[in-house]
Amino acid sequence: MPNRQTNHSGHTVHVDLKDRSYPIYIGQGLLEKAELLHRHIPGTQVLVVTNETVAPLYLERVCAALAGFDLGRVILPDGEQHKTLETTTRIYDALIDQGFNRSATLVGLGGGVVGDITGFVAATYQRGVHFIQIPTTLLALVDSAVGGKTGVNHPRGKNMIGAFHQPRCVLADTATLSTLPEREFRAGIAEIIKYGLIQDYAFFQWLERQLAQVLARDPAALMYIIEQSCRNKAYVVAADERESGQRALLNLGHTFGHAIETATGYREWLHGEAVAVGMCMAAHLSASMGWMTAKAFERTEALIQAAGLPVLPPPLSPGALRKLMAIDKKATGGRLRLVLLEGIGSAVVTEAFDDQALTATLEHFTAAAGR
Ligand SMILES: NC(=O)c1ccc[n+]([C@@H]2O[C@H](COP(=O)([O-])OP(=O)(O)OC[C@H]3O[C@@H](n4cnc5c(N)ncnc54)[C@H](O)[C@@H]3O)[C@@H](O)[C@H]2O)c1
Ligand SMILES: O=C(O)C(=O)C[C@@H](O)[C@H](O)[C@H](O)COP(=O)(O)O
Ligand SMILES: [Zn+2]
Repeated sequence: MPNRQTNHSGHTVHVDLKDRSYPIYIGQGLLEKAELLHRHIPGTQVLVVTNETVAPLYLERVCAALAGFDLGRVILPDGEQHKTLETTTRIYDALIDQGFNRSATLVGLGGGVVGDITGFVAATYQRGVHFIQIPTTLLALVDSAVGGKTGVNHPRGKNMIGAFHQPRCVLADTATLSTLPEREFRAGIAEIIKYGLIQDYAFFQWLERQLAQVLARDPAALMYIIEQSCRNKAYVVAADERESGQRALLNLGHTFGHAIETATGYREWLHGEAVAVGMCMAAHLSASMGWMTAKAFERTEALIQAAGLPVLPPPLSPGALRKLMAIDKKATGGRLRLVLLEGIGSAVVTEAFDDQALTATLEHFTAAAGR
């Protein structure tokens, strides 16, 4: 796992990608630490992108830290349904209107939606400009701000349009979590549990023991889960930046989850909620084929439920879910590839699952959800 260093009031986790390596600064009150940002901005032009919910909370603080730069700002509408190509045009328009060139830096200030959109524009504006992530949701702090996956949704599939484009740094200010609504906070816990399930059994056990502290947003517990999650993600990304293999493990629950998000029009279900159900389905399928024990499935479902996350899908038919799952980006040669579990802390990316067992899992969950 990457080294940890302390060079400000918090901790730093490094994403090791040779000439594109970058730090994730984690700590309380980092939005005010202008020097952390300045050292990662090579030119004079900076465009901060955020949304209408985050802007009144944190935009002025970030702009104050960027005083002295040729500064622009774009405020997007809030919501997953706006993670579209249409929304990106607002940012391209602002960049062109303000005469921003290839030395510009885009700063994404917000949750995963703002981060994914801003990163995609940074990857494509004039074939690529600099990019900094300032995550403000738990999910973004532990997952989406790290690793360089950027993109937008298509009505027929999640993240169907995108690019890999790494940020120059991630400024993870844990103080931003003080304003995060409870439902959004819990959605972030889904991606945290994911790290335990795919490769970090000790972390999973810690979460089982300390969940109450996490839900109470105890500062030490928050610092621990964010750092441990970033270390887990940085480790996988450093080994396989462009998902030619191992990185797909980070997709546990996502083939099911993305199908739920698409089926519900990117409106009713939060990404973390859909992934939570998807991980239950992946664990159920794994247990039904004897790849892991029934007890391990029960522990998985119990932790997800204890985190206040859903364990059943919305009322959809098994056939509808299966059809939407087929568009998944991991599929090759028309055959679905899934991330499945061989136990808690051990995942595989495989197409060698039993199709009838998958059908039975989809039928089990959709029937339990009331269809
Ligand atoms: N690129 C990746 O590797 C990656 C990883 C995981 C998820 N994602 C993507 O991330 C998105 C989900 O991200 P998310 O869960 O952060 O959702 P989000 O970006 O929609 O943010 C959730 C809500 O919280 C609000 N918000 C943000 N920060 C706040 C704060 N500090 N206080 C109060 N409100 C705040 C937002 O305005 C929004 O209403 C999905 O599109 C998903 O596909 C990407
Ligand atoms: O970083 C990754 O790799 C991930 O898969 C992290 C996921 O949590 C995230 O939701 C990601 O956006 C999914 O990517 P996709 O390629 O399945 O669209
Ligand atoms: Zn995800």
